Amino acid sequence: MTAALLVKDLEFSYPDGHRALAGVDLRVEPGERVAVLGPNGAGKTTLVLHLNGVLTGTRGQVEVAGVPVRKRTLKEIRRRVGVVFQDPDDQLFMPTVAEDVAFGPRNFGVPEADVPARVREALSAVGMEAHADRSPMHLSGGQRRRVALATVLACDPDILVLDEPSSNLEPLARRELAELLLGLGRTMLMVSHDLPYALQLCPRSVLIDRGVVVADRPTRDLLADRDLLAAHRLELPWGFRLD
Ligand SMILES: Nc1ncnc2c1ncn2[C@@H]1O[C@H](COP(=O)(O)OP(=O)(O)OP(=O)(O)O)[C@@H](O)[C@H]1O
Repeated sequence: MTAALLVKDLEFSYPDGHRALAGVDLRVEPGERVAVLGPNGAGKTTLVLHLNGVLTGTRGQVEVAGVPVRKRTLKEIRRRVGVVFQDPDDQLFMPTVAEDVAFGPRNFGVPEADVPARVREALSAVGMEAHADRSPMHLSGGQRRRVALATVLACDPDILVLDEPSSNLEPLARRELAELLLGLGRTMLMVSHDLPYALQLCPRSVLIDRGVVVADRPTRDLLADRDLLAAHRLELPWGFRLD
């Protein structure tokens, strides 16, 4: 079977020479939900930015459903892979919430007559339909995060990549987001520092540190390995028990 996502020996250095990825290998099957864990500065966001071609490796390869990420395939790749960035402000730039959510579907050629329904559905999925006509700049951090997710959901991607989706959300919104994501039934890759959230959402986790994958296991097994977590500066919340 063709992998939903295939990352082969991916290396990347930033222009200042800092090597953020030092040979990452990762294969994600269609329908899998995988958490990407790791300490600050491990390379998680840098990896995410390669999955839809925002960055391109200095070595190695990324394939989405068998299609290599290249300049000429970018439109196809971005239709298939929806990335919700860590900072919602990177994603929101139109005068109103509705226009921001409509931007992606229009860009991917969804017929104009179908765009309003797409916008409504995506905003209602994240509980933001009442804010459609507001300026994204006037929303709270958590609300902006939800709208950023709606901009991606509206494009109906096969693969959803989320960078810290639960940060800044109130507990109820976190739970609603988890239910929404589970209900989508999509292939999902989620970067998170929130280990219980990763456990709830992703049966499999990869642990990245210093630009390489150091563990790739069922999330429960990985979180049960306290030595491994400690060696990579990860810690379950105080009092949290794996049952
Ligand atoms: N634009 C940049 N220029 C130079 N170095 C960068 C740049 N962006 C990130 N880095 C460096 O690359 C490394 C990986 O950063 P990255 O943002 O991918 O880490 P991360 O695992 O997502 O961290 P966090 O959990 O803190 O978000 C870090 O050492 C970081 O300092």
